Amino acid sequence: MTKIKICGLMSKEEALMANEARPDLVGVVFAPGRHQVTAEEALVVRQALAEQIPLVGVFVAEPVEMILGLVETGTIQMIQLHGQRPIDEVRRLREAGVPIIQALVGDDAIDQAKGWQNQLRLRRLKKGNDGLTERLDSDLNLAEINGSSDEHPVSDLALANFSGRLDEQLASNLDLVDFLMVDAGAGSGQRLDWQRLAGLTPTHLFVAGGIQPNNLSDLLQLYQPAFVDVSSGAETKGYKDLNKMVALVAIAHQEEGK
Ligand SMILES: O=C(O)c1ccccc1NCC(=O)[C@H](O)[C@H](O)COP(=O)(O)O
Repeated sequence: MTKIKICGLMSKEEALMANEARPDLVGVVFAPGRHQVTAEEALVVRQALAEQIPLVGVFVAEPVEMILGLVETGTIQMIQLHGQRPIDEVRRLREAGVPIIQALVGDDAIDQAKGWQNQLRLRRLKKGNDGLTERLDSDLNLAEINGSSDEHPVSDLALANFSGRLDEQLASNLDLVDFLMVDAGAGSGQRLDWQRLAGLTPTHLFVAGGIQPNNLSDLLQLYQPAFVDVSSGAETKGYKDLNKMVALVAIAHQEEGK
């Protein structure tokens, strides 16, 4: 079963739809754009939402203090970061004690995610697990690396090759987060090239961008991530649509025809 996050909720009415459709997570966006909500509007969503559905706050460049405030008031139960932040900020967010998703956005997103997963594997081969990466590293299958095994020493050259196009600061930030998201855009309905997901370890991974009720089955036939994330594909004329939400949840949870 793939879990599903429905993102970009903006009102009590949309929260009540989510209560009927039962996604695993719901998101509210604090970054500028057509889904942007204020802290007050997000609290209305939280108060209307079923207690067992965590609310994810989506941020681009908003101040850490604002994010921590939203955690402290119980408005959000998870943090989703778009864009790169200084590592000190990510460390401060970790101290809030809620799970963090880092989104990798654009054509490079899948390459960056693969680069980081390979870096983790190779670091493990070279040094053994360090505490920071253990949570995610434990899910990576070393046998997936061509020709690598614990018995073979790994060179720096191999590390560089396998890491692909991965920014050093971003790699350090990724060591601190709980989940990765690969996304084509930002609530814009653009799609990644799903064929390229093959080879990416699906645990702790969200796939987002352009997912709709009429293409989610195609994605899941190709690749089964731990989570999918949908915003505009759950909407009609810019507002969340209960029928689309229900259909998406059923497909993700493989409940079609039940
Ligand atoms: O949704 C937004 O308006 C948004 C703005 C700024 C940063 C991120 C944003 N959304 C992030 C999400 O998690 C969306 O659900 C994701 O991009 C998928 O959107 P869609 O392609 O519309 O399904």
